[in-house]
Amino acid sequence: MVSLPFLNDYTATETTLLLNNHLPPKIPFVANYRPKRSLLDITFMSTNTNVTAGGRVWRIKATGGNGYGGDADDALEAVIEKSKMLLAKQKALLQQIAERREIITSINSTTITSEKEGMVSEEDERLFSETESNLPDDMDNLCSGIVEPVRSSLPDNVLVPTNKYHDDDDVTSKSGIELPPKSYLDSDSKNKLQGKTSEKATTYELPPFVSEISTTNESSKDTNESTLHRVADDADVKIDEDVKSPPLAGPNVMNVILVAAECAPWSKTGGLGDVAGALPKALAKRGHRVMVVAPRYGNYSELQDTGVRKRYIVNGQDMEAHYFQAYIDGVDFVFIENHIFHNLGSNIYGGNRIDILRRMVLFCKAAIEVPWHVPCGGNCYGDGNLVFIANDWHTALLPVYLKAYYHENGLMQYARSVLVIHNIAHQGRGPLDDFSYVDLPPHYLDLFKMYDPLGGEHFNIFAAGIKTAYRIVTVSHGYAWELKTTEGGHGLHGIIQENDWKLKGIVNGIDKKEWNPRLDIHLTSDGYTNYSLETVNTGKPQCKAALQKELGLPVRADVPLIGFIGRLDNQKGVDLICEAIPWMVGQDLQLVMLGTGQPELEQMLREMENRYHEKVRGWVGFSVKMAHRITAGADVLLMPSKFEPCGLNQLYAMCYGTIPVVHAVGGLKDTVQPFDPYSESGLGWTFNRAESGQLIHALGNCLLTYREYKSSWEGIQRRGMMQDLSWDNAASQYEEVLVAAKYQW
Ligand SMILES: Nc1ncnc2c1ncn2[C@@H]1O[C@H](COP(=O)(O)OP(=O)(O)O[C@H]2O[C@H](CO)[C@@H](O)[C@H](O)[C@H]2O)[C@@H](O)[C@H]1O
Repeated sequence: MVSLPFLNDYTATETTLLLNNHLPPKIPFVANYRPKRSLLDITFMSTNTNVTAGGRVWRIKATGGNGYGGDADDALEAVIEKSKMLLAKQKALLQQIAERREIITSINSTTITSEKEGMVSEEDERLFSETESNLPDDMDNLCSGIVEPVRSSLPDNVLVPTNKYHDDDDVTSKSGIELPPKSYLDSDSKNKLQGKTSEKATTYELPPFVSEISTTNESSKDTNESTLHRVADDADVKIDEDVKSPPLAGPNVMNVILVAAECAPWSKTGGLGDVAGALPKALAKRGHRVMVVAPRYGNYSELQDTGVRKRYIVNGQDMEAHYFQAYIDGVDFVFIENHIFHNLGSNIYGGNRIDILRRMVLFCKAAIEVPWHVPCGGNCYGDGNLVFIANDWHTALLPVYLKAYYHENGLMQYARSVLVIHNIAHQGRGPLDDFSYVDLPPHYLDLFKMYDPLGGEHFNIFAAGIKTAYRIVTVSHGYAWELKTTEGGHGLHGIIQENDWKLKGIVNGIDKKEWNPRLDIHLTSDGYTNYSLETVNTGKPQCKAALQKELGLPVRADVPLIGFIGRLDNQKGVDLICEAIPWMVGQDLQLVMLGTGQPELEQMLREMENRYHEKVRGWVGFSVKMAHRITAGADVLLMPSKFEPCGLNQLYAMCYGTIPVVHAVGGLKDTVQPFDPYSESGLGWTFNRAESGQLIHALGNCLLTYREYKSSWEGIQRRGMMQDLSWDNAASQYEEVLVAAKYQW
């Protein structure tokens, strides 16, 4: 029997990989194995053998007589099969790593240089690349099967803060826990960290939720490095072969982590999910290394278990965050699992106020440390050259935690936060007592304390996030202005005015892979068809007929079909549509409304359908397929929103040649230029006050044009479809904000 020291957590298949990769070809097969935490015994069927691996000679002895007999063949077969599967997996992972290596290479070459000039020393640079090459010794990681003797487990000058909440041994060893790059532990921070280990400090000076930072498993680090060298070689060859143009972001490339409570296509209740699924891809296209972090509400099939588990304290309760991951369209998607997220996919903001608050506290705490602990493609992001993008009140705690627990303790010194306001109407309000749930030092209460005539003195998470984030974005220019008004700011206008210097409006884009009539997967069956600008005159009528049929409405090409899609919330102006329905049903038209939300509004939809069944359909529910089909099949899309920060449905509609009729507010005003019959310009109809009379007036003009002025109608359709509404433009504007945040101290 031979003992290969310094191995952690190996399994039979990993051992096989080890043999395939690193031992001479004539190695006898592994027939038995006995994994141990720090020592692996391997028994071979052959006579004694000397094997050279990792520059060392290993003595392998035959043991024989272990009862292999006829079972040995089966065992052998199984091992060979497993090896094949792992090799295939390894190949795929190598490819992924090579891809990401390219991104990292480009980030290094562009950012390290500029950072060196002002902020980052050579030592930092070395450590940065060391941090990069930390890989987990997890089974799923391709590096796990390589044997190298261990080096000393920690660099001397790194202080390891302890934490009262330790992962259990197994988890710790599997997770490949990483230290923050030591370059960021300046002497001041070290003192703070030392302070943190004291009993007293654990109350608040010691970040109570910063997860355990334990020693990195150096053996895995070594093996990781050697693997990365191989991968890097491959990547370098590739780079040499076809010299790539520099990233669009030029010298500004950075690591970006977008954190959101929902992310399409996995989870979505509205526009936030769409943005979280699409903006990161556009940023990645510009050359940034981009990650999305979201809660794991269900068993999403694409995900791999990273094996990383960390523990956080939420209002005194010890909770585990278990990290899953996928790499899609150039973006790392990391999902955080805990039982409190389970099965909430269709009810993301469900439960009582405290339930939601606890979920978001855990989520923010666990998300902020992803760049330390979760290796994506083998490399953790690290916290240098890093900007978090938090979204809405649900993740507005992230900028606060970044400041309170990390920056103020000398950690994550170069990480920045940007907060995006998608909807100020939801703020994470509660009584002041809610402060106890967010686990912050007492003096932080002032950040959250708000007073307004309606709510009186209360606790407000959005307010704290807005004050603390380095930059704020909102999703249109119009809304950026409205937020500062008493009416539009929903009580936060004063704070937004004070922070106006860091606020920027950027109109959302749309995901042209998801929302494109030429490629739309929901238009490939049931009589629907894909179409483009060239085929809109035939394709769109076909979709309209299919929609009428699917809804059980009379199939007529000449009747205007009007659609509404949206959350059934006061924001969306559903009540205005209902008020206008008596007028509408007096016209020759058809109306379909798709939505879910407030029960009384859902009931209203059902009633409208019952009462005007020959013309009206009220589809209560959340159906992405129906949303796509209505967008394609309808002639007109109604959006009478009382306020609308950006609005995505009008953008989707215009791409599909569907004409928007909208209340000119927020992003709707920014994106729908009113039709001018004299100059034959504009993209739809708008009205200035959220009143049913105004809606009727605008819709009346729209229908007149539909019936009487076909060429004007087609002109509006064409102009809408020809716009570039992709995320590319928005992504370059986000980049400006990220850069501004990065250099802000
Ligand atoms: N019943 C249903 N079935 C299927 N799909 C449905 C649906 N109801 C809504 N959707 C979908 O959800 C999304 C809604 O996006 P919006 O931007 O219009 O609104 P929302 O108010 O949720 O978003 C907030 O954030 C976004 C993003 O920033 C801002 O555009 C917006 O103004 C702001 O209010 C669209 O993709 C729509 O198709």
